[in-house]
Amino acid sequence: MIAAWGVEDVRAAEKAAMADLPDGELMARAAKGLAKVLEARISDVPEARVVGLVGSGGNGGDTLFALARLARADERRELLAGIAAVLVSDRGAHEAGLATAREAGVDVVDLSGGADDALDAACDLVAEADVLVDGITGIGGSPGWSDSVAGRCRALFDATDDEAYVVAVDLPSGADPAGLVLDSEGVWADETVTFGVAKPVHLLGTAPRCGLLTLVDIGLEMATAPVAETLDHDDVAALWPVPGPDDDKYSRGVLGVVAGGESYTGAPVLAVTAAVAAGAGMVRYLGPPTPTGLVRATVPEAVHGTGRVQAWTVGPGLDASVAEDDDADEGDVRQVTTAREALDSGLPCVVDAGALDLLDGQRPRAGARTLLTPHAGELARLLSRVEDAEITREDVTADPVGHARRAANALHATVLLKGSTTYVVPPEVSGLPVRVSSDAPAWLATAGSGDVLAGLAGMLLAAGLDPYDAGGVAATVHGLAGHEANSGGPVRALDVAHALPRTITALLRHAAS
Ligand SMILES: NC(=O)C1=CN([C@@H]2O[C@H](COP(=O)(O)OP(=O)(O)OC[C@H]3O[C@@H](n4cnc5c(N)ncnc54)[C@H](OP(=O)(O)O)[C@@H]3O)[C@@H](O)[C@H]2O)[C@@H](O)CC1
Ligand SMILES: Nc1ncnc2c1ncn2[C@@H]1O[C@H](COP(=O)(O)OP(=O)(O)O)[C@@H](O)[C@H]1O
Ligand SMILES: [K+]
Repeated sequence: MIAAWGVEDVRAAEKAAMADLPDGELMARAAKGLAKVLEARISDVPEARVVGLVGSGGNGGDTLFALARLARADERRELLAGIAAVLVSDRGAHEAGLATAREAGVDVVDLSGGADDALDAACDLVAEADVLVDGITGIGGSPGWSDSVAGRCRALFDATDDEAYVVAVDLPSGADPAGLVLDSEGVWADETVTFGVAKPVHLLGTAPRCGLLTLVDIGLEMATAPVAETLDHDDVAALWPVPGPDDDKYSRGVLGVVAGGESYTGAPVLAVTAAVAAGAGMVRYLGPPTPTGLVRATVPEAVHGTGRVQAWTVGPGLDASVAEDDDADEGDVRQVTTAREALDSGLPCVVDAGALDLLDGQRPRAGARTLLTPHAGELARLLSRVEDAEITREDVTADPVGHARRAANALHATVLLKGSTTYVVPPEVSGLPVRVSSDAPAWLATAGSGDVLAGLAGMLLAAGLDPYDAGGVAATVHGLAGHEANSGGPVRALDVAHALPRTITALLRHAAS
């Protein structure tokens, strides 16, 4: 599990650690770890040139101390052709760090005061750099560039060679440390070296701009719960419902699927296939004649008609608007009634696609076992209705966690918000961290892949996982199955469903070895 703590909690932990340590020890640990990573990255580059961009705070301090270490180590090894620091802020740089860097022989270009020739010299240095160390802002930074340095920073990054390896110190400068503002100007790093613990910027929607995440231990002890986490393969394997010798198909969990209609006939096939492939004890499909015929033909393991279930997947391919259409097919109208009955059954539910349009109030608080699986457009529509406001898809994509949280709080449900990054957001009252998966291949952005996810998540609910675990596990396994179905190329949704047994087997084998 990679867990991330909020900036205030990190600052409190740093303060507590510093109280027991000599002055400057924590930063020295950070700089030592950073210098080690930099040394490793330049070890294969003959005559490497390293340039640090240095802001006025602690992040610049880390960078200056690390450059000083690198310069001193190079006196023995002579791997470097040059090592320089560019001070970007009018407020100068960390005093002790700057003195140490100068002493160690780091060249310093000071941009404070705004002289053009200094900026030109800095741009020349940056253009030649093999490794660029971004130490402008860390957790003290606000999203984007502040006005006083924006021009310089733009010029410096414009001058950067595309081949240069960009190492962000703690986080890519300009990125929102809280990971909530997604489109701010600033650095996109090849690697981010962070200290103590990960921060939300490393796991939430800002994660892609961090590149490879490397964690340096500086001895922080966290006294609070994380705000975000990403499940690793072992976590998923540990949560996966593995049958025991006393199990039978009913004890493993029966999933009811209310999906599709006369117009949308593929969604039920995909959701039912995924649930069966993921190892449901049994899947019961309810629907009108055409999709029923298709499910019968393609998934012979499924059963049909009403009967006892442990959980529901409701909504893939469901057209809720037929309820208001006098000319609608009778079977389709009945399907909406069936969906409503499933939603009102008091059983755990995955509520997807068309069934989201049927939600008109809070889910039962007792047990609160509902997992909503909207994409950004569906969440915008749902929230607009729930809050009686106009919320657009763009609003949701600009602040995905905030909007998912609002829906989770309002409806007493866990929200799995789909996209290139998938967020599983429980109601605030749970105190649980947001779960994030961002490893899925973009090839998964294809019609029907959400139906597969809905079947998979439903199977996990039926097996007894709560919506939070079912959502987190389903999102990770869905992404892995996307890779498994065709690594590096197009995938069709049905192949993702068919890849589930191999994917799950590999996860369980890996955890057992
Ligand atoms: N505390 C510790 O023990 C340890 C701390 N550690 C390290 O310290 C870092 C935190 O240091 P911090 O608090 O000094 O803040 P930091 O991130 O350097 O930036 C603040 C300065 O940046 C500026 N600035 C702000 N926004 C900006 C923007 N949008 N665009 C441009 N500039 C902007 C603003 O300066 P100004 O503009 O006012 O001159 C402000 O003063 C942390 O991430 C880690 O790397 C590690 O060594 C471990 C031990
Ligand atoms: N760029 C992307 N990278 C990775 N996964 C993505 C991306 N875009 C969408 N997805 C995933 O693809 C699935 C699409 O679901 P959805 O939009 O509901 O499709 P449908 O309703 O057609 O089945 C979701 O699981 C989502 O997380
Ligand atoms: K940085």
